Amino acid sequence: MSAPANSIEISNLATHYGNRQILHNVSLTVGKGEIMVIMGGSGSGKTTLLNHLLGLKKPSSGTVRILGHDIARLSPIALQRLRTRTGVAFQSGALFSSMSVGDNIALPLREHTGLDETTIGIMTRLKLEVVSLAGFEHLKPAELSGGMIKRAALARAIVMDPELLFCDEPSAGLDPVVASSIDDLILRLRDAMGMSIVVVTHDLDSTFKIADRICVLDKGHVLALDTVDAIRSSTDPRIQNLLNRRTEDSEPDAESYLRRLIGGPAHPPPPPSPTRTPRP
Ligand SMILES: Nc1ncnc2c1ncn2[C@@H]1O[C@H](COP(=O)(O)OP(=O)(O)OP(=O)(O)O)[C@@H](O)[C@H]1O
Repeated sequence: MSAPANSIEISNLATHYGNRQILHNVSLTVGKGEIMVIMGGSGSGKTTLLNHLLGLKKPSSGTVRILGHDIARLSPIALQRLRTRTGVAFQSGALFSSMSVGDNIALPLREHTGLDETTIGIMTRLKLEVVSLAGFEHLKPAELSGGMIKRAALARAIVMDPELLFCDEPSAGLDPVVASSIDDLILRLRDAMGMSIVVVTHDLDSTFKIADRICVLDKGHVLALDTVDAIRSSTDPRIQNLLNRRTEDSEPDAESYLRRLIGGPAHPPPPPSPTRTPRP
């Protein structure tokens, strides 16, 4: 069978939680070596879409093809095999706290390959070098900074040299300088290893820096699927709202924040108008 042209092909995906439809007619491709960023407001369906890509949720209708395979049709063993060709860096890092950083990173190699310990050690240290954590393999996750945890999670996600990498909020909770270094790392991984990468993020700076294309979700619909330049210059007010949210977020209104804390209304009631007569 010839290799598929795209790493991901989603076609008319619909999904529900109970009776509630969450994703509507989502279609999307991710090409080989492409970085696709999925963004959207809270509750727009980003995590649900990621769960489909990871084979954790079955479509109500439509198909999700990963590296040429319709994942809803794969047997558990075939799905497991496919997962060894993909890597996931979870938002929290999802490192095992009782294991050293080195053992966390080596885990997929120990679970899915028959490699000897010397080779596993070499491969683990190589990936630690890639993410600039060489020499930290003996530390426990609790001894790492937030940025180091994200790097360790990325090292574990790429230790099997995946063709496809998923990153869930890779820069969440990091200061801008550290977040930017994670962006650089993601770009380096794509350039050095040629992998396709899907990033779910709220971070606009990061999105504009790393994305080849952006998929904007809005209430479970694909609102836009385009290049960074096209999204930035979009005149769609819903996209502009999303892009301008950063300004609103970074300039909190002290008065309404205080009102929220004391349980008052979000906005003060309008002053009584002298010209308006109350209705009977
Ligand atoms: N396990 C679940 N059961 C029922 N409803 C769910 C479940 N998970 C998510 N939802 C609903 O699906 C919708 C989309 O949620 P999802 O977590 O995919 O959004 P999101 O874009 O990732 O949001 P956020 O950015 O806040 O994480 C939301 O309305 C949410 O309430």
